[in-house]
Amino acid sequence: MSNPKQLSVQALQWNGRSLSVLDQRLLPEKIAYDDYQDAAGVAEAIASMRVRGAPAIGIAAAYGVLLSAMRHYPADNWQDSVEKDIQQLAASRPTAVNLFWALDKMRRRLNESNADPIAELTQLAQQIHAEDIAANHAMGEFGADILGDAKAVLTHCNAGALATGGYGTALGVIRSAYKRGHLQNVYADETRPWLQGARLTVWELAQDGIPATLIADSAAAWLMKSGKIDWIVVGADRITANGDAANKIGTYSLAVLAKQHGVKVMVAAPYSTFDFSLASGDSIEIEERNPKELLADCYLQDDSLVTAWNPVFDVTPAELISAIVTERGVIIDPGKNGVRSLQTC
Ligand SMILES: CSC[C@@H](O)[C@@H](O)C(=O)COP(=O)(O)O
Repeated sequence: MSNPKQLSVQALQWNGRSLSVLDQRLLPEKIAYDDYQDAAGVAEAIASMRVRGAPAIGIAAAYGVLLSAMRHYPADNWQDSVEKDIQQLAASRPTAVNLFWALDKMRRRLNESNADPIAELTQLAQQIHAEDIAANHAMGEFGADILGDAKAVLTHCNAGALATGGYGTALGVIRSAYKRGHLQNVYADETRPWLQGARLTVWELAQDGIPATLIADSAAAWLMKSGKIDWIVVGADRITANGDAANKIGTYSLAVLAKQHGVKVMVAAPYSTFDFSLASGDSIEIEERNPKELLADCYLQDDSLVTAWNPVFDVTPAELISAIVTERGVIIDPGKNGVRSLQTC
């Protein structure tokens, strides 16, 4: 086994006065960072998916609020200007609750701060960032315990260092399991239409010296039928009070297929991905992106008879999930046991 090295490319870097965002649209061909000095820029980076992945967009939004405060403080009514920027950040993408969780935390700190708001907001944004990395390492160990001596897994989308503060949720579990020496192969779905698997996940794994095998999304059923994988390991964008989990479009089909083939499904996500205010996944807003992401250019004119429907997330019901792994512990069979045991005020 080669010695895994820490991924040196980071999705987000705070520079003291600006946020550097790795443009994930250009990977794996090009590693390029854009520098943002205001919240509007960060909101655009999230909406355009330069930065993507639920925890990473939460962290980016936290720095966006900080940049807003740095810009407006101490002008008159500076909090109102920051609140407008918070609204703009909140409108960037709807499905991942980590975005709203981070904005709420920053807003609360802003409203409570008195002596030095910039210092306090800097401390909180950096804490959100650092705690996400620590959570991923904890999840990695819990998840690897559950995988045991599994030899091969399938993952979907990119739930890695690129989608988080670092180390990754699903890929954190995979990294930790690989270090233990049992896991030999990681299958990655292409993840159409944006190709997070083909462009990001296999690249990220290879950077770490972990063998990866790319498959077309439509090959997943046959992979399971062939008995080549023991587990599917994915991340999540929002987990509701009954344990339903929204994740990248295609996750639900994998979970249905997994049931048919006796493959287990693990969802790895930090506590910031839980939304206890929603009873079930039926209430999650599913982002629909521009049909341009699917359609050939010749179908883009207004009078085209060909259109496209482009939902980019789906919801996997709790009863199709074998285990939810968080930094606070693991829930086996969330469909039976629920996830309320994790809830704190
Ligand atoms: C740790 S990332 C978990 C999820 O955010 C990830 O699986 C996913 O669906 C990302 O979607 P994306 O549209 O690329 O932001």
